[in-house]
Amino acid sequence: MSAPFGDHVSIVVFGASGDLAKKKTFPALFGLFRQGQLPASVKIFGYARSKLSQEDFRERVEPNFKTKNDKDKEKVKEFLDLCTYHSGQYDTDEGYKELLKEITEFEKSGNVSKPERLFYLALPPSTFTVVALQLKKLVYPENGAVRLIVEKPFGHDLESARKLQKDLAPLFSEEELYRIDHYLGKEMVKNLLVLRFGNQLLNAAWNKEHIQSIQISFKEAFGTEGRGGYFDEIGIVRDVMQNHILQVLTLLTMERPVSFDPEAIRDEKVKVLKAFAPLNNDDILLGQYSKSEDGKKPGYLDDETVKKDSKCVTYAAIGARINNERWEDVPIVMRAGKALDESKVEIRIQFKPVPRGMFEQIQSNELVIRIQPDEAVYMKINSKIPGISTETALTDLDLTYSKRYSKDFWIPEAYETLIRDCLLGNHSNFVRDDELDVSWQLFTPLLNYIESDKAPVPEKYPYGSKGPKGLRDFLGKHNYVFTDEGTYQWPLTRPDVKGKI
Ligand SMILES: NC(=O)C1=CN([C@@H]2O[C@H](COP(=O)(O)OP(=O)(O)OC[C@H]3O[C@@H](n4cnc5c(N)ncnc54)[C@H](OP(=O)(O)O)[C@@H]3O)[C@@H](O)[C@H]2O)C=CC1
Ligand SMILES: O=C1O[C@H](COP(=O)(O)O)[C@@H](O)[C@H](O)[C@H]1O
Repeated sequence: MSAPFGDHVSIVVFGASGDLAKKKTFPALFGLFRQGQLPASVKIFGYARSKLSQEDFRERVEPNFKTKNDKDKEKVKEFLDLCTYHSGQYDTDEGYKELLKEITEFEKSGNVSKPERLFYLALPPSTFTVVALQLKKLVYPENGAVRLIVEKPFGHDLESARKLQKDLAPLFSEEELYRIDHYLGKEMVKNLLVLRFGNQLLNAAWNKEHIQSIQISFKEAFGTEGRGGYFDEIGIVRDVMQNHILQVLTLLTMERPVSFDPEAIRDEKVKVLKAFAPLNNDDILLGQYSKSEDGKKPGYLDDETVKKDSKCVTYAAIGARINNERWEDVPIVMRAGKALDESKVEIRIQFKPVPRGMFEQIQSNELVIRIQPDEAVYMKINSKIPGISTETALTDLDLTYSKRYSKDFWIPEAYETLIRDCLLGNHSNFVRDDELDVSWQLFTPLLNYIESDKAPVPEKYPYGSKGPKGLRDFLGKHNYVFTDEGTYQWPLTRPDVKGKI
């Protein structure tokens, strides 16, 4: 773990005119400021080519700041006074020299002898290397400390990811680099280590002897509207699976790290990634959304920025296996889709059935970890139906955050968590170079297949539906057993629940 930054820090956001800066980076910086989590003396420099006045810039970012009361609203003004916008090119020296002048003035004002600078690249990856080069040449303090946050995508495949890594490595050390995968900053994802390793009940059952199937599911109720041009080159597998879902899966399946030390955690993540069997081209289900059934929502191909005959995958379910002692033969399904019936990200762990004999038929336990919305952990368990009935029915042990924790808890947004971690020098929730490499080794052959002529044509599913029709069978083939209808009522169980002794 690197030493935390002190109380006089310069933060520079490159690509400050862009979408991410507006929707996530500046709102996260504001959120940290509001909560008193930024260094006592901080200045935030926005940098991009667009010629924006200070006023234009502020009007751009401010609407996304979250405020609950008048006190927070006052904080907005205080925060914006810490921010300045600078227009400059990415590939020439002039803008960087001006930026350095401003940074140096700020540091002088605080009598800083060892400058601490955080650079955030909220930029398209095509610009990462040139900006990193210029930063190293012109704004890198020889006698201070630097942290560089880079955004996904880290490459398009194994080759390009390695090239990017090769270009960045001579400029910024691995200790200085913070590769963001914002799923690692989500509250429930951060809770996985505690849930798994802090509860002997789960810890003891977390293996092939007890677990029948694992599923990670990412659903979005909106399509690629407005982002089709970008998405067409990417597809759902690159967009969320090779990164977000795989990150969640590694935390879910890795061995116990010796400590919370970032390298101890990341070592275990890499180990389990290396134990994954190659992804099987035949163990996939691909989809692309079409118009909604009522015709109101557009199909993927209706987007003018998308190729008319595009086979881009907007839904994928992919089977995975881990060839190690803990997980051999346990089916794992990663699934993700756009334009579905709901927005939800969750993990489902289904346990093996209990021995027969006492029970004619009884359902299996299932642990559900809902990452969003409304974080929750609930375990479906069998219990006797209350009252004179002797039948059993599925019910649950339920930890839904909104019911259990008061609203007074500040649950940071993912980007707030990650920027704070970076300021603290904590790499635990950032992607390490070798981790990235193994994840691309795993996904690149499958992506090459999906994007080749040999791949199956993605099955159409209507916008707003549950996804391709083949999904139920696909999950069934991966040992997922659907709950018998009427035997699990949620959130309230009524006496008409069907029992199953
Ligand atoms: N937007 C989002 O929600 C998310 C984005 N990301 C990642 O964050 C990064 C930034 O994303 P986002 O803000 O959406 O991107 P934008 O397309 O909005 O780009 C950000 C800024 O970069 C500059 N820029 C854009 N294209 C180029 C180019 N070809 N050459 C040089 N500069 C360019 C523009 O600023 P100017 O012209 O003023 O210099 C633009 O305002 C990307 O890597 C993206 O994948 C990750 C997760 C979510
Ligand atoms: O990285 C991305 O993630 C978002 C989903 O993030 P969430 O925090 O809103 O769940 C996804 O919409 C986008 O396509 C992808 O690029």
